[in-house]
Amino acid sequence: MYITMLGTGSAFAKRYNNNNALIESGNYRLLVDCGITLPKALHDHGVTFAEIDAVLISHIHADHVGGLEELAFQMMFKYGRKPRLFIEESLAQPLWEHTLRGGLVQGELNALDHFFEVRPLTHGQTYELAPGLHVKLIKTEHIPGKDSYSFLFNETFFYTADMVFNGELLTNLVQAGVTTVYHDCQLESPGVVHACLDELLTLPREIQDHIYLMHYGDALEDYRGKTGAMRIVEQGEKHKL
Ligand SMILES: Nc1ccn([C@@H]2O[C@@H]3COP(=O)(O)O[C@H]3[C@H]2O)c(=O)n1
Ligand SMILES: [Zn+2]
Ligand SMILES: [Zn+2]
Repeated sequence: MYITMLGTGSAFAKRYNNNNALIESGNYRLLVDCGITLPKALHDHGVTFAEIDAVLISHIHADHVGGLEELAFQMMFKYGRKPRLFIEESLAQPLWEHTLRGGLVQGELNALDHFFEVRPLTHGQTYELAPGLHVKLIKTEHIPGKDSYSFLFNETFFYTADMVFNGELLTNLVQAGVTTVYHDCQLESPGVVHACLDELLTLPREIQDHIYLMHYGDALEDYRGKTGAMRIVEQGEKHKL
């Protein structure tokens, strides 16, 4: 599988797009999150919504779901079909009621599955999204009372939803065979709702070796060379996993 971060920025970043990814496995294309900036970022990448097989959602913040209204409208009115939506079952109703309903509802089109081919997922279970592409959702802490799900792909690649620092989870995942971790990182301390760089730097080197930082702010250039053994994911670069 290959991953390209269409954006690597924090919610407030202006130099970087929202932290959303394009995963490719054979001919299958999966969007991981679909934030406010995603429609333009995908366009700039030379891919249309019609060429996306499915979108997978981590949690309900605009930098992760704010582009879903355009996705739904483009698919309905431009391409005449529903996009496939993988989402943890606990998030489906809140996504509709609290985020999408206001913009999408019209007459009898008044439910999430009128616009999306919804595939509810249960966290902790492994699903085959396409041949050779499996995912397990892991519930991780972000904001109290707000469900958020990180992704374990093919048992070897861990992609964090926005999450607070959890060194024990990272250590356990690496010990269980995870080779690559893409981790959201707030450059400035304290972290509060994200892992911050200072917290991630407390990890032993053998864990840091596996970590690539994403979801960073506009001050990134000031932090180059200060991320220990952790590398930085560059927006737009395609990596084989
Ligand atoms: N309790 C909160 C809630 C939100 N925030 C900021 O708002 C952003 C929403 O998108 P995010 O990527 O989760 O990052 C959040 C914080 O920057 C925050 O700093 N504290
Ligand atoms: Zn975010
Ligand atoms: Zn968030």
